[in-house]
Amino acid sequence: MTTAGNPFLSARGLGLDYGRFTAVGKIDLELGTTGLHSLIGPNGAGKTSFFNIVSGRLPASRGSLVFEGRDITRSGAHRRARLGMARSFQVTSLFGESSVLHNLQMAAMGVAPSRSYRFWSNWTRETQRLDVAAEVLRELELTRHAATPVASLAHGVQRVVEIGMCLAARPRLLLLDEPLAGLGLADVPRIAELLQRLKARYAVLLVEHNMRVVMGISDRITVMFQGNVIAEGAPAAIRDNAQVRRVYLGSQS
Ligand SMILES: Nc1ncnc2c1ncn2[C@@H]1O[C@H](COP(=O)(O)OP(=O)(O)OP(=O)(O)O)[C@@H](O)[C@H]1O
Repeated sequence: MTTAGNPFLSARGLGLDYGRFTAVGKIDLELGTTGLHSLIGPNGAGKTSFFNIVSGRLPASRGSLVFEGRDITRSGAHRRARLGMARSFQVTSLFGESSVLHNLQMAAMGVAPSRSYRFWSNWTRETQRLDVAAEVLRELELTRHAATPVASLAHGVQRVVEIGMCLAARPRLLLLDEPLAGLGLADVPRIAELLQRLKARYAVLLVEHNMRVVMGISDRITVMFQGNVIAEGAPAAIRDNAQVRRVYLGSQS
């Protein structure tokens, strides 16, 4: 997961204002081609706002974002998705009455390369859609749920399908916004173990409040507070950082 010389994703001075309020100051952050980088910080620190400018949901107010050597600072969310960035879906964006396989096929529709000859284009797209969905089923060990309507799955399995919807777009960078939120205690280890596996194949940027899991699975952690980075490092260094401790203790009082 080296970033030496040529980072996979590089944010430089990236920031966001809502009117006159600065939600994200100037953030520098680099990701390698694999590995899990977590973004943590107390409520209101600016994590979701930062995610929104990385995914292209909101335009940055300042700074630059480079993905695989391409400046995407001004690119919209669709272009970023085509280039290989995927943001996690919420369960509400799944078709609840449709099967897991059908949902994954829908998500895979965006991956076919454009072809000059329409007939072959359609044929290729259909075939690829089926192949990719089947691959994702295997990758996430969802094959036995393939025909099950999403709405009737247990909550923890629905969360796996949400992550599968990201993977069906065949991205290389996953932006996962609180994938453990709302899960029962019994489901947390399953998703944590899945994230642990995914980071070997993808670059993962994670926003998550579950500190035990973040400390256990992250390669690096960036800590935000009031729109700025106050620490970045390996989990052990972050755990021992006095300023980070102060910020978290302060936010609980
Ligand atoms: N659309 C908006 N307009 C104005 N201010 C906003 C808007 N969205 C967020 N904010 C403010 O920007 C700051 C950062 O919010 P953001 O949601 O990015 O923080 P966060 O770290 O993701 O918080 P949480 O952990 O609670 O989700 C907060 O002060 C928030 O109130």
